[in-house]
Amino acid sequence: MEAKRHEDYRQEKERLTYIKKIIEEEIDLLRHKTYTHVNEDVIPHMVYMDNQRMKKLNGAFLNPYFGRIHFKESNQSKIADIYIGKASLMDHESDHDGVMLITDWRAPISTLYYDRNIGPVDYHCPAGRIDGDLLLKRNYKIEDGYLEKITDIDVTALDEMLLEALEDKKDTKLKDIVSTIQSEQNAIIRADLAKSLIIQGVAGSGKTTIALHRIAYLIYTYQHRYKPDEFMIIAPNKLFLQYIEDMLPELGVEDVEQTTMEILTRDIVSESFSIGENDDKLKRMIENKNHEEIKALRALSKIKTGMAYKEILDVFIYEMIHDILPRDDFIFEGVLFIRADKLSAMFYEYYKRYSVLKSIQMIKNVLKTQFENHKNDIEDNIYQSIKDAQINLNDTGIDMVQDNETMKKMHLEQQKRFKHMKKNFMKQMHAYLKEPKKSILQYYKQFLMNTDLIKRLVGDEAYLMGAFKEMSKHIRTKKMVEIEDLPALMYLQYQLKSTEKIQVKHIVIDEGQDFGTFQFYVLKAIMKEATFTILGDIAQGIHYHRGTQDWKVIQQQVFKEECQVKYLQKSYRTTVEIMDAANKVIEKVDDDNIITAHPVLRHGLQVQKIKKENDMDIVDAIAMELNKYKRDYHSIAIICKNNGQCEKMYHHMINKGIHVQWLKDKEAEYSQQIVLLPSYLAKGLEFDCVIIPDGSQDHYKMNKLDGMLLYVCMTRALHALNIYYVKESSDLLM
Ligand SMILES: Nc1ncnc2c1ncn2[C@@H]1O[C@H](COP(=O)(O)OP(=O)(O)OP(=O)(O)O)[C@@H](O)[C@H]1O
Repeated sequence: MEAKRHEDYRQEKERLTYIKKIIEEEIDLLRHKTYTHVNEDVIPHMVYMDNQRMKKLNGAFLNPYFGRIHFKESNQSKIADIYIGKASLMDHESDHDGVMLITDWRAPISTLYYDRNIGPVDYHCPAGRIDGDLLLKRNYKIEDGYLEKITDIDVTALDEMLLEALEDKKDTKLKDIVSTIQSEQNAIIRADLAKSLIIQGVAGSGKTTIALHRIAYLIYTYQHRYKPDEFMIIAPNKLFLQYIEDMLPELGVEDVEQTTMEILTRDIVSESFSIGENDDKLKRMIENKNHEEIKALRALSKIKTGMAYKEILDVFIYEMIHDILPRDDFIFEGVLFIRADKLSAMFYEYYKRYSVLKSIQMIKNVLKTQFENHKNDIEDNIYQSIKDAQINLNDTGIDMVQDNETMKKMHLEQQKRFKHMKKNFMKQMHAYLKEPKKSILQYYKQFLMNTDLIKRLVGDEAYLMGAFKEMSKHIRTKKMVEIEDLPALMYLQYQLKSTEKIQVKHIVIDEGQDFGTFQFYVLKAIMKEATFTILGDIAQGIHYHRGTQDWKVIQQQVFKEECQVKYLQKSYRTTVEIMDAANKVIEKVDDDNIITAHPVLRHGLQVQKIKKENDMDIVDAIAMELNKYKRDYHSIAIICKNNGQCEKMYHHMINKGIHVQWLKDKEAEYSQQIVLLPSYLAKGLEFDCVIIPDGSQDHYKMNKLDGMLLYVCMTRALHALNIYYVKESSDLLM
């Protein structure tokens, strides 16, 4: 309700004034802080921390808290009065020193605000389970430092607040949702770090938002154990990173590694190579009418991202080790250091968890230690061999050692060999046990050219054999791989060389349905210590040729069941009208793993399906519409199925004098109110209003890929969706 009408308005207003005063004082203190009397080395860090705090306080001054709870712990008489905000605040006024004025939304007790109703409750904190009664749950709307609304929450009020938040979106970028996190989202954000999680969430269920809030929560909760840079977010592309970039600092998170699969592979395999365009295959599949070629592309991608590929790479690595391992024993100056069979056992048994390079280095270290221990034996043998040689030289058979001249010669020879003993040992050892010296790209090329292995993988499919050959040519001539090759490159790096520099504790992967089994496997192998939160939606799996179509496969083959799959079925983005229309489309895609969305009860305009005589009429109609929509909406997207359609549309728009930004690839930065983009680039993004200019039967056919693409386009809209078609609309829209 309007704040002024609430019975506690006066106290609440006074409280807000007091809090703002405390914040102002802290800002003032920081502004005038001097760094005398502190060690010079720590000054940069202190300045950095103080600047961070200052940023937080400036934000908090305008909107210091959003919630309040009263909690009475069992067996305690005192009622805890807790205000919850984005940043915590302590009272340093003399008589309240140390009292918490605002509690961070990530603190254990704050879960009561998100997750529990008035009455008996419990929550968990480091000290264990705490029982008690929740006596009050209140929400505030504070804007620019003024108290506008106070709402005492029961279940209905919660829905109202959520609806208000959803209707009130005013930005093209994703925003934090700390004041309206829903119970099922809260459970994921606060899930135990020690276990990996897969979240199957429908379009608009808040996966990306949750991913970022989870990172913020983990950093806060484990701040004494892990540094922020031990957490990592893997996003699908740079456009997406740009889309989320404002939210992490807003949530008080800095220094978290935000990366894409391409960047990460380059970090791990630090060699120079180029990677084909991320969407290249998908584009060809969308645009190409040649079914045979599409079949081949799909099959190739499937192979390279599946576990069979890993297994065949294992054979390649095994054969390589077999070639590296010497057949002979290692003997130096007559001393046996290691027998060939023992060496191979060491390699395959003791050191099997290490890379080939690391194993060789460890075995060499063992040999070096042995060298030190056997020095006397080696010297004796050297002496004896010189002596024997001298005797052999003298065919009289008489011991010539007593001869002075001979003695001198022998002594010199002995000194020389003693002096170079270590050097010679090392030389012989390195020649005996050779390290993998080629680049990872060269090994990969070698693998691709191994027709025996590739044949084992693809059988008698000549077109696939040809495709593998073609790939090895690309690597040879252009040093170029495809996005589907990245797991293999990482795996070779991991198995042959080393990946030790990556020390991550938790990885959050968004749009996880675009990752194949092998990709997850290799990430898990490399980031041994890390657990995962994987968020995705099978219904949006437009890259299913290389992605995941069933989470159970990932659960079983990668995580060996040590990972739970959780489901989010409520969609917060779109109106009921839009979601119902989108659900009808996705229901036509024949896939048992697809889960349809339940829209949160927010109604809006009906979806417009508009027939026109020809493309030019469509452009005219859109031009008219845009004039109106520009006033009503902050972000408008015209989403065509492919780039070819976008190009046509773009030229028509320009001719009509309409200013529109055409997003062609994932490196693009989008900054304008009206954007034009192809369907596959729209995934993950959202817009107030979406216009689909090519909803005709000619463009979207009744097949899985087209169904998913259309579903993705439709579910990008928050408030309005218009679909145009010529002659007949797509059967998917019937
Ligand atoms: N609890 C919430 N309170 C307010 N807004 C929310 C809440 N949860 C989600 N939203 C809003 O719903 C929209 C969709 O969220 P988000 O983009 O994170 O969903 P998603 O599951 O990643 O979607 P998609 O898979 O379709 O890309 C965003 O505008 C987000 O702010």
